[in-house]
Amino acid sequence: MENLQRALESRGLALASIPGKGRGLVTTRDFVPGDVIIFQEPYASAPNKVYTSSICDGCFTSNNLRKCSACKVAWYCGNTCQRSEWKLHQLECKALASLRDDRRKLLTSTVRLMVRLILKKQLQNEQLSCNAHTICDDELRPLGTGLYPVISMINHSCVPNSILMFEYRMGFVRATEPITKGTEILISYIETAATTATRKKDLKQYFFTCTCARCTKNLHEELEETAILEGFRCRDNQCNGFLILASDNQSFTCQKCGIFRDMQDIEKISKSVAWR
Ligand SMILES: C[S@@+](CC[C@H](N)C(=O)[O-])C[C@H]1O[C@@H](n2cnc3c(N)ncnc32)[C@H](O)[C@@H]1O
Repeated sequence: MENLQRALESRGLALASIPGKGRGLVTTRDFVPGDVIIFQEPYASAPNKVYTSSICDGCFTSNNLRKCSACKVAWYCGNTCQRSEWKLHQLECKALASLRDDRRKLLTSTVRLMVRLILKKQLQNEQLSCNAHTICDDELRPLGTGLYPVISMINHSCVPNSILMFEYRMGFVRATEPITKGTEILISYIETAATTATRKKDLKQYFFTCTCARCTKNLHEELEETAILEGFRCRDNQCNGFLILASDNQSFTCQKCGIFRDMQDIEKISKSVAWR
């Protein structure tokens, strides 16, 4: 823990207890947009395509891959990655090689990640608790899953001040706005371009209620955001226009057929969207 505090300190960060959220990371200096706040290799990771892999186990690139001839599950782009992964892979390799072909084909990324985590903990005799992150490429296509112990201490907000990105397996947290000293680092665990109802649904898997500025908006502000993000469909007489907030700020008007909808109508539409 002391080592972690020192490492965080050198990056202008500190671990803090955040009311209602448990631990969190706060800044001990200012950051500007684009600054890398923290970067980390995963403690353990597994590519998405386990059996018919097109990703190197070591660096997550997809060039010049060769399969491990013993287990036929792990793929490597060259000797460097194969060597760097060998200490861990030699343990899982035996287990994977002993699997029947049909069983091996059923292996998922999550199962492999769990096996690797247990083996790594045995190797290093370490205590570890952290959440898994989906590793994505530049176009947000999921490549695999990884465990990033320090990045895992960052709490969620639907109005985040930072973003988690990946370069192959390396996770980077970058500031997306000016962050002053003493501010909590916040990333979004979910797609932020979604309505409050959708975000709440997406956050259920994390077992907490977000109390950020967007999640605590009043009904009127929430409906306005929903209309902008998902655009309530007019559907009046088969009109396929969208209902947009009218200038009186009280009702919505269809941008195509011009029909007015009052707040009660909109509330009904909003509820039917949320229940779908
Ligand atoms: C990746 S961990 C973040 C670090 C965590 N706070 C800790 O103490 O280890 C995710 C967990 O933190 C808590 N958390 C994250 N963001 C939160 C928020 N905005 N409000 C309340 N709890 C939050 C939830 O318990 C969530 O399951």
